Amino acid sequence: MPPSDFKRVIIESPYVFVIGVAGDSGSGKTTFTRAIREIFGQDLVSTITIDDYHKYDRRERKNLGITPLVPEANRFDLLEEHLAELKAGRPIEKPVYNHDNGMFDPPVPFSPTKILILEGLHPFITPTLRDLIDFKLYVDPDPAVKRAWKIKRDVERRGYSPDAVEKEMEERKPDYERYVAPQCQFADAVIRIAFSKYGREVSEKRNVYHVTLCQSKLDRSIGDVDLSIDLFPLLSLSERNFMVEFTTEDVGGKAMGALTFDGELNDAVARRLERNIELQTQVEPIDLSQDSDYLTAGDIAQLILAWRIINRRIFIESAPGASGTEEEASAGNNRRGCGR
Ligand SMILES: Nc1ncnc2c1ncn2[C@@H]1O[C@H](COP(=O)(O)OP(=O)(O)OP(=O)(O)O)[C@@H](O)[C@H]1O
Ligand SMILES: O=C(CO)[C@H](O)[C@H](O)COP(=O)(O)O
Repeated sequence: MPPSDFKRVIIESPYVFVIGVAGDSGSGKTTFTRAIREIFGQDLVSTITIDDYHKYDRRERKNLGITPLVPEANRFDLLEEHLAELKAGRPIEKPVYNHDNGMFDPPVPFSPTKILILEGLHPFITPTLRDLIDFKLYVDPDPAVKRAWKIKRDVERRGYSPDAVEKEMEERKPDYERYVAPQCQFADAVIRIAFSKYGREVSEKRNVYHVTLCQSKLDRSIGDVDLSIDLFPLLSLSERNFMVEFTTEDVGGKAMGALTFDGELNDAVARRLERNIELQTQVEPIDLSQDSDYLTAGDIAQLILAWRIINRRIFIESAPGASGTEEEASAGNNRRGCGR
């Protein structure tokens, strides 16, 4: 399949490709799948948040003394059923959890798109869900970063006091560690985010973070499709501080290849990277740097991740029936937890 046919192939194929994104509330799940949504556009991509599958409303949870992170507080059987229907191309009546009032709205009709993002606290919690998901991403910010993001968002946008946010985070921590973090052992890619090595101020003022993209082994050969990125010209043209590092990281007892970025690349370099994706996928031009003259380490990680996800989608098309990797097949359930 020549790369130029790629978008047409996705449109014409009946295959519903599911991307699962796991992580705590406010961990950056929506942010880190932005490139995928931008690259393929709203017609091809839709998102389901697993929050809609809570079993109890906010008051009921309070009365029961449980957090939404406890598996029993969620309807995973219904989620499995719905995901199987969507993957088969059939519409569902999706429940709706309303974060404004902590109650359920009436269910809404939801039709599958060719790329479906399933994001939330527990996308990889059951073997059935894991089987239905084609690409698994775990977003894992450093606790200090998570705390800063969550306080900023919940205070500015949701009207909570900083103390109330801190208290809730403390209360959720044991359940996060017990039920959410261990899912990172199943991920194809884990994104770790820390404050920039160029100073916390750079993170807070310019959204520049130290971002590590840990990835499992690439799928087997996908023939004539070349989705490689040449980092050398990107780095040699950089004007601000920018670093890239290749290492391996221990993720739940498994060694994963790790690509770390920190700092910023100027817009001209960013354009080349984005243009490269456009040329190879023939999809709408994307502009991740938006109004800024610089592309941050996080933006680059999003693009590389998008590349990797596209690679998996192409692999499935070129080897029908092979939605998992050899590595996944051999992954046991006994790896230790890895999210922080
Ligand atoms: N890469 C990033 N750079 C800067 N800020 C970020 C980044 N990712 C997330 N944030 C901050 O954290 C907040 C939450 O991010 P996001 O909405 O992506 O998380 P989420 O995991 O989807 O949250 P939820 O599940 O609660 O909706 C954002 O509003 C933003 O302020
Ligand atoms: O973890 C969460 C999101 O992933 C939320 O805490 C959960 O969905 C409950 O929402 P709310 O606090 O609005 O009742």
